[in-house]
Amino acid sequence: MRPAQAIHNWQADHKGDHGGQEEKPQYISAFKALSGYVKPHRWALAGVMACTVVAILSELLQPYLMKIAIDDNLLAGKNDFRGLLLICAVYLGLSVSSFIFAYLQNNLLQQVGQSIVARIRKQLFGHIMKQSMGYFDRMSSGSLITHVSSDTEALNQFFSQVLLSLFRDGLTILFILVLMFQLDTTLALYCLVLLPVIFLIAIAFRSFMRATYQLARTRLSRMVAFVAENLSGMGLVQAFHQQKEQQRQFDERNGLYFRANLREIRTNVLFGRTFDILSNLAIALVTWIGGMAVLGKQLEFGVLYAFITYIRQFFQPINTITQQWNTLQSATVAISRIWTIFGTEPEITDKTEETPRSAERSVTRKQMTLTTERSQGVSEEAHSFGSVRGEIDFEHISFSYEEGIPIIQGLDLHIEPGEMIGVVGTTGAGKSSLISLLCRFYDVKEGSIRIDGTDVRDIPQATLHRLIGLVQQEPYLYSGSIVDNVRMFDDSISREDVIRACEFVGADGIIRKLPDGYNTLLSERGSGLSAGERQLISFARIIVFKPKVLILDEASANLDSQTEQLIQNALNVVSKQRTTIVIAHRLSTIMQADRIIVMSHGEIVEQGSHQELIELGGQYRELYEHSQGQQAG
Ligand SMILES: Nc1ncnc2c1ncn2[C@@H]1O[C@H](COP(=O)(O)OP(=O)(O)OP(=O)(O)O)[C@@H](O)[C@H]1O
Repeated sequence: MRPAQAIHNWQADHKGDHGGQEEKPQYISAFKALSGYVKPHRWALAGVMACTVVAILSELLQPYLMKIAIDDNLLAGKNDFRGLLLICAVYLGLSVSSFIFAYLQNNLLQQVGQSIVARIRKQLFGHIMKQSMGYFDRMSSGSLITHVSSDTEALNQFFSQVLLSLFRDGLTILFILVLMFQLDTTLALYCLVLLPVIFLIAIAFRSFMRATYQLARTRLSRMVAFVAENLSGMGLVQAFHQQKEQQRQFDERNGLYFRANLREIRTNVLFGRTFDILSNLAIALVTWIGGMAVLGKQLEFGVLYAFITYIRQFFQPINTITQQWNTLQSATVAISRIWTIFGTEPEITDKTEETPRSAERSVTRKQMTLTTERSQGVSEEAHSFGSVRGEIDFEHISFSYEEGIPIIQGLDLHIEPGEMIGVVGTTGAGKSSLISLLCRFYDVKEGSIRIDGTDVRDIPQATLHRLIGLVQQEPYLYSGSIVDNVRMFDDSISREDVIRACEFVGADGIIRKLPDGYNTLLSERGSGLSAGERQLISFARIIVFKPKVLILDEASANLDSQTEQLIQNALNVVSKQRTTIVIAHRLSTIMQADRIIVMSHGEIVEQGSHQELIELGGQYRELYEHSQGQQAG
């Protein structure tokens, strides 16, 4: 079964039962889903089985060998030194063989397990990356981190612990039983009497352990989610001096996790010791019954010796297998969580099943001639969308994030190719939402958005996102050098191109002042750079990638006048021959725009040039006078 097929089967088994029930293990479905991944490794697993059998037999034959040495040699009164030496040599050989095959079995199984988990982790990350923005609104990053890290780790434990234990300990129990019956049926039957007791104790502990284990996992994931939340909102925490309060809340969660862990450990120790007592009880029983038989000459001493050794070895695997129950359970829950993610299809999809390359070709055929070759220089025509003009139409669009809470209602806006539009409005007016719709992070509920007459829903997302260049309010910078951040790790763009682009937007001076210049390593939040400087780097990205439409969500943070001027200059050069939409927080940025749109409650309430809007004396004039007042203040 191919993984895709496995996912499909799993989904079929789970129709409609994802929501709210994910903590309940679905063993059969989980293993069906996993079987698709295991199948390609079947030969390696057969090798694991073979190694396991040899390793176990090598270990279990050792007491049997001792029995032979005692009964057939030492107690038989033979002075067969050669025979004794041979037994010792075979004993040693068995120990070495047990070591080698246990090592091989372990390594082989780990290799299979790790490669399956690595593959699932890769697919999981890929699947998460494909999701639409609405998905990330619903899912906290903390829980997604848990899925990619802890849940895949639980899967890893399934292979490295559960599967190993099932193979090794299951077979050990089986072989010991066979050897016991082979040695002495009566004594073996006495031992079997203990089996129901072992079984009952295991069941009782299992449910108790499950509760403590789940409690510890839940408290751990709460703690992880709390840390993730704090890291992403660290700026806010520090700005509001929330460190103490956050520390208190963390301590609380940490304490709860600590106590749950202790409880889990106590339960495990209690369970392990109970098994020890049972094992000793069994040994006492066998010594009593077997000892009587030896004294009555009905049983050989060597058999009794081997029996006692086997009883010791018998309890250990039972203990281990029962301990694996929790890991099995958490792995099953993890599989079901992972497959719930696999089962979530992105809300925003391309209309065709075409690959981005062939899709590009078809869009080219329809309306847009895409010139995809990349040139070495920063010439405007190279790897740009040749004949795309950049005309944008919002046609009577309506949109809401949540049902019943309209954000944009019946909005119409026509933007000419190459026009520069400034968008202003009160906070929450829907400016960013409008841009998100143009980038198709979300789909409109009604109406349509067209670029050169083509509905954005008909343009493959890969093409659309290359057509539109977005400079966000808080541009995201990756962990990597400045060069890599400008060319987005695309090695086909040369370092010289990057430098020229940075010079073009006026970022060069700032970058050269950094300790390692263009090689300066940035962290994910671009620490060391101001919001304005990060925006300048994003502008350089625009120059390098040459989109036909530029969207700038202006940094709302107060920039120093020098950076503000640099951004203004960069905008002037980057917006040339490009349709440009600027969401402005400082009116000075857009005073020169061809047209200014004023938004309020998801509607366009005014539009015109700066001068026209001032003369109109409406909301824009109010905003303008307010901003002038602020500047004067
Ligand atoms: N992901 C989201 N899920 C739910 N509601 C959202 C989401 N993003 C924005 N909103 C809501 O949509 C409305 C419009 O938000 P939007 O960010 O588009 O406004 P804006 O004009 O860009 O505001 P600002 O200038 O403050 O950035 C607001 O009421 C906001 O709370």
